[in-house]
Amino acid sequence: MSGLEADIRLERPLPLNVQLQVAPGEILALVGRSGAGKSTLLKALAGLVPMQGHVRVGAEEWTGLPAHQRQVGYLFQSYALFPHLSALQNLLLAMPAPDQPRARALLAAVHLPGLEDRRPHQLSGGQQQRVALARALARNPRLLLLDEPFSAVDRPTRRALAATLQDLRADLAMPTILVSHDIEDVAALATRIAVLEGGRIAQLGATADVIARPASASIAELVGR
Ligand SMILES: Nc1ncnc2c1ncn2[C@@H]1O[C@H](COP(=O)(O)OP(=O)(O)OP(=O)(O)O)[C@@H](O)[C@H]1O
Repeated sequence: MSGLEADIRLERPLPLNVQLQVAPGEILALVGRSGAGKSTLLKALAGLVPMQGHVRVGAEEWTGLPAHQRQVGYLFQSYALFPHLSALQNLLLAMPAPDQPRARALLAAVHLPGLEDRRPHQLSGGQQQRVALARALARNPRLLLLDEPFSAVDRPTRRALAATLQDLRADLAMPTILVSHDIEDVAALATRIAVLEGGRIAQLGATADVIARPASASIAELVGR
């Protein structure tokens, strides 16, 4: 079992009290209103925000480890690409050991062939987002955190990326948390949905169940199609 087991409690920037388990190869969707604390929860798992409780990935105890010692693939809402580096260099820098063929293969897997040498400002927003996804995967992560990974790409590209992510997920067998406001993406990718409300998980269940039987009117609004 190399899944994620986390108990996250913090007061700043907002109170959170969340217990989560994500199995290897599982994609858990984290949904909630804007400002509910979804990004903060991901940052706590990555070691970027101080917290109480614990984070374990498989047999590894991550509690108290600094961010750079956690093997996390993190796609930030803001992408956070290095502006002075090409797409390819952004990936190489994220790798434990630079591997050009693999970096090129990952850029091809997110449908960016031929754009390896462009810097972020020479790419569209959707292309930058795909570089950020490839970079998150380039770390060979033990835990994958995706904060709105498809918000800047069109629907056909979304579908292609979702398929790519499904393939890679099966290969890499890591637990993944997907933050998304798009219920179609959630329905296409996630095995379970966790709804964050008031700093706690208000509902947790199989994707189809939560969509079919939201526990409250506010959750129905969130997961309504
Ligand atoms: N660095 C910060 N300083 C002060 N307040 C912050 C900071 N980061 C987040 N917050 C506050 O914490 C709350 C949770 O923010 P967070 O980004 O985690 O929400 P979110 O659920 O990811 O929202 P969204 O869906 O809009 O991205 C918000 O009210 C936000 O204003």
